[in-house]
Amino acid sequence: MSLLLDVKGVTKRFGGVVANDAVSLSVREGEIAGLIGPNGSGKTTLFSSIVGAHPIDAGAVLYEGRDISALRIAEIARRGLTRTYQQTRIYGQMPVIDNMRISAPDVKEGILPLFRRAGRASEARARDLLSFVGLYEKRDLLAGSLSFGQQKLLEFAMALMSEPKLLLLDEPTAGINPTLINGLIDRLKRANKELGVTLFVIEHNMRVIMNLADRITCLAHGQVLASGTPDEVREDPRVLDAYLGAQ
Ligand SMILES: Nc1ncnc2c1ncn2[C@@H]1O[C@H](COP(=O)(O)OP(=O)(O)OP(=O)(O)O)[C@@H](O)[C@H]1O
Repeated sequence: MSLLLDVKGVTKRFGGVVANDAVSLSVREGEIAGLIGPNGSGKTTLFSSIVGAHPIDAGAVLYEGRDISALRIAEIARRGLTRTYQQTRIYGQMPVIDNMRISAPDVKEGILPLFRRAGRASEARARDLLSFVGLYEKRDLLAGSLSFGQQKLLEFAMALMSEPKLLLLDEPTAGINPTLINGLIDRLKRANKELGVTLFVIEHNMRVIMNLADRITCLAHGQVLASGTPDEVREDPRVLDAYLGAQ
């Protein structure tokens, strides 16, 4: 498997706080990669650094072999690298289907027939993706009336509208009823296998990430503490110490 994302020695400071300290890790094309670490270890900051949400202080982010560190968030998204957030970002006062429509990538050509064809294609994609996450029957309801778990599924479907190659998910199962988590894990795995989306997932729930990820990196105090298969990381005494020390 070739490298899709190659993070090389990325450092990000906020004033005196070194949120990411020379972090190096990679994500291979086609895999589900995991990112774990105690609260404040720098996981969300790293996602922001990767997608161009803020400038980094040192290092480089390579995507498809090209340095994207100096690119802006929209430019990076156009290349197929996007993220979701810890807090769901749906429009609660809009119907579910409209949330999907506004998530379609812009059609820049401006030529009317092309525009119409793209519009029909994205309408079909919106419906297919709602079926994929099990929300098609709810398409005309206000998004704000969905349960929290359903809102997370909607947000995931919205992220898939732009046909990302690499999707960064920030705690996709946070706040979801444990009985619904298995359904979400199943959707993430299917998106990876059937839609061919490479996933990089921040997750606090150890059961989830061990079940989901092919490889896991653990951060602590802004640095890479350990990386490997779920079994290797689970049994690494440094990882156990980092979590116990953070209690
Ligand atoms: N915009 C910011 N301004 C100042 N400090 C920040 C900012 N964003 C993050 N930090 C600090 O950087 C460090 C890493 O934070 P970050 O949110 O990346 O950690 P995390 O591993 O994602 O935590 P959590 O698991 O709680 O979401 C923390 O010390 C945090 O307080």
